[in-house]
Formats: sequence, C-alpha cells, structure tokens
Amino acid sequence: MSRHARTHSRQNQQNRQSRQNRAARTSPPNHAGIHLLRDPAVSARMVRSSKAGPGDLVVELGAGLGALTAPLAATGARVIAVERDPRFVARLQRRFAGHAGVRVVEGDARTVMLPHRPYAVVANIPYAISTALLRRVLDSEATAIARADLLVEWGFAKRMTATHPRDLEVAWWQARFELRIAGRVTPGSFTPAPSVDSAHLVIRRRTDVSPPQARLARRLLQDAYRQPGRAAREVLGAHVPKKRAHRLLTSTGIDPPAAAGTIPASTWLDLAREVVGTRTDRP
Ligand SMILES: C[S@@+](CC[C@H](N)C(=O)[O-])C[C@H]1O[C@@H](n2cnc3c(N)ncnc32)[C@H](O)[C@@H]1O
Repeated sequence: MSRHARTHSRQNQQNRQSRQNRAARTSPPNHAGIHLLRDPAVSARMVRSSKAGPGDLVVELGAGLGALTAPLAATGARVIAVERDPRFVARLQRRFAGHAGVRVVEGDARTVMLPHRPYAVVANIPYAISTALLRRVLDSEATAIARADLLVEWGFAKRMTATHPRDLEVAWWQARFELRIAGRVTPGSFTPAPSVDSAHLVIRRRTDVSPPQARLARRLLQDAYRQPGRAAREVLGAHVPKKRAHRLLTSTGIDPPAAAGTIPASTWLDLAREVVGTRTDRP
C-alpha cells in the first residue's frame, strides 16, 4: 500500500470512529423497557383522554424523548417529566428549555417525590416496573393522584381490570379507583416495537367513596383474600351484626354462605358503602 493510500485509510477509520461516537452520544440507549411512542395519534388520544388543561398538574413517568411531554405541555398543563436515563434527560432539557410549564426531573419514577396537590399521570411507562409504579401512585390512602392514562402491556392491563383480581393490592386499588381499558395499541406504534400488544389503561379516582368506606372495603377485602373459602356472611358479620350482614348480602344478590373468594372486589366495595353510608358511629 502506498503512503498516500495508508493515510487515506487511516483517515477513513477515524471518520468512522467519530461517526460511531456521535451516534452513541445521540441515539437512545437501548436497554430493556424503552419503547418510544412513534404514533402521534396514540399520544393525542392519551392526552385527550386525560383532559389535561391549564391549571392542571401532570406527572409523566419515563418521559424518554418527550413524545407525550410535548402534546401535554401544549394543553397548558404544568408537566413534571420524570426520566432516569441521563442521556434522555439532557435531550429533554434541551427540547423543553423554553417551556416554562415543563420541569424535567432526573430520577427514578419508583422513588421520586410526588405532588401533594391533586395531579394526573400520563405516561408510556417502562413495562418492567408497571406494578411498582402503580403501587407508588395508588397504594397510599393519602395519595393525591386523581387520574391516570397509561400505556401498559396488554396482559398487565387485563390483570389490573379483572373482576376477580389475583392479588389483594389490585383489589384495593380497584376499590378506590375505576380501572378500565380504553383501547389496544399495536407494537408498530412504538420504536423499537415491543413483542406484545399494549393497552391504554385509564384510571379514575372514585369520587363517591369516602375514606371510611374505603377503609372498610380494605378490611373486607383483606379477610376475603386471606380466607377465600370463608362464608361471605362471616366476613361481613365481623363488621356488622349477623342479621344485618345476612340482609345486606341477600339484597346485593349474594348467597350468604357463598365463599368470600368468589365475590368480586367491586361487590365488597358496594357492601362497604352500604354499611358506612347508613351508619354514623364507626366504619
Ligand atoms: C416505554 S419508554 C417511554 C418513553 C416516552 N414516554 C415515549 O412514550 O416515547 C420508558 C421510559 O422510561 C425510562 N425509565 C425506565 N426506568 C425508569 C425509572 N425507574 N424511572 C424513570 N424513568 C425510567 C426509560 O429510560 C424510557 O425513557
């Protein structure tokens, strides 16, 4: 090889290396759980469904490159965009530098401070930590969350909306929040495409459940989940006189000896409302 050819090949190598370095700095890091939303129609549907607008506070968990942040900010709502990956954080900060309504927070969505005043969550969440995130925003009795519109794995959404949730904690969330699937989202709406369908999961706080009603629902659910074979009349009878328990169950269409585990979470909530709604002494 001539001296000129060697210099030329070294130059090519350097150019290639510098292109690769640039790509590594600017392309999304490719670790599990990153499925960036690429279909603006899906983002628009989520934002519309959230009813976000001026005066609202929206928390986005896992903001990525801002596919949801931008249309959320355009509604006039204040947006707190939480993102763990520093490379995404840097790009979000650049993208939303001129937007007074957007605050980019670098942190873990599982532990980040959440607002004390009512807020909404709108997010395409990292699927691997879906349960942890719902636990974080829904579990506490004092949570200020009012509603959420989430993109989650289809199977996860089915578990969250099951009439007989497998876990007590999901039944507890269902007692205080309405959870429903608004629609199916196909893998092609994301890049890279996930291997399964996703769902738009809608969560709305039940405004017609008082804290004492929710507390009684929790105790009934705890009993029913710990002893699913126990008779419903005994579970309810631990909180109200036996005759009343019998009457309430019958009027709700439940056979009093029926196993507690066969009764939907929503029915335990109805019973708790009946009991506390008509009683003034204690929940
Ligand atoms: C499914 S992607 C969604 C990104 C963006 N919202 C979109 O729709 O294009 C999930 C995002 O959550 C981020 N993420 C993953 N784990 C996180 C965590 N524990 N806390 C905060 N963000 C996290 C990822 O870096 C990624 O940007």
